Amino acid sequence: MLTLHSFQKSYGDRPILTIPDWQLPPGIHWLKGPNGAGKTTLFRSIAGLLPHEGTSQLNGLDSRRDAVAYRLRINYAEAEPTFPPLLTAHEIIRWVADAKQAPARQADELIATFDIASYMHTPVSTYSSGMLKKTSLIVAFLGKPDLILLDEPLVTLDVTATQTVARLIESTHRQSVSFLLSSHQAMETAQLPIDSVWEIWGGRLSSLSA
Ligand SMILES: Nc1ncnc2c1ncn2[C@@H]1O[C@H](COP(=O)(O)OP(=O)(O)OP(=O)(O)O)[C@@H](O)[C@H]1O
Repeated sequence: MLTLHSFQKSYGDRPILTIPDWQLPPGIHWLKGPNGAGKTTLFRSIAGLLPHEGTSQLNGLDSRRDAVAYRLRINYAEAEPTFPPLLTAHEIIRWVADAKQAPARQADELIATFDIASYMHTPVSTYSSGMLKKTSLIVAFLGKPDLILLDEPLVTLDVTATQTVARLIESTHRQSVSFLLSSHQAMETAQLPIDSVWEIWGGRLSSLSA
């Protein structure tokens, strides 16, 4: 479903990642790698937010040739989300729901799932890191994506919210949505069924699955 071909990413003249060919099948996948390995760089490249060499295709849609359709099918939550400080979570969620052509009531259901109603009308500049994280996770589930990229989704979340994310990933996956997650924490914490494990090391991507 996600296919990278002749992928290369450098910052200036410093090469970060080289991936000759990669096919990521449908499922829930875990991307590992030490600090600075290139996980965020890969996520941002796949999400269409960073220029790179080579191609990225999602179910036949090319990130450059079919840029709008591709971006409607791929969602991304950053490890350390930032938003315009004066906007409220409610404004951000409504805006993204509209841009992502989200089904009616989807935003309201996610707001209830993450229990953010009590503060969603105050500016995000007043939020704790966990409140920001919940807002970014809600945004990442909006629309009708085929693939959701979650960079460190469990960081700063309390035990209840960690379980909420895990159950939401499972139920969303049952609706044929795939996930690529990075986490320095063991995924066992969230008791998530993982289909494959990948590692970035020395600028290369390799499978750690059997
Ligand atoms: N905008 C940038 N300009 C130059 N170098 C960058 C930039 N962003 C990241 N890098 C470098 O690219 C490498 C990969 O960074 P990246 O953030 O992708 O790693 P990561 O695997 O997500 O790390 P972590 O686990 O610490 O979040 C690092 O050496 C980093 O210094």
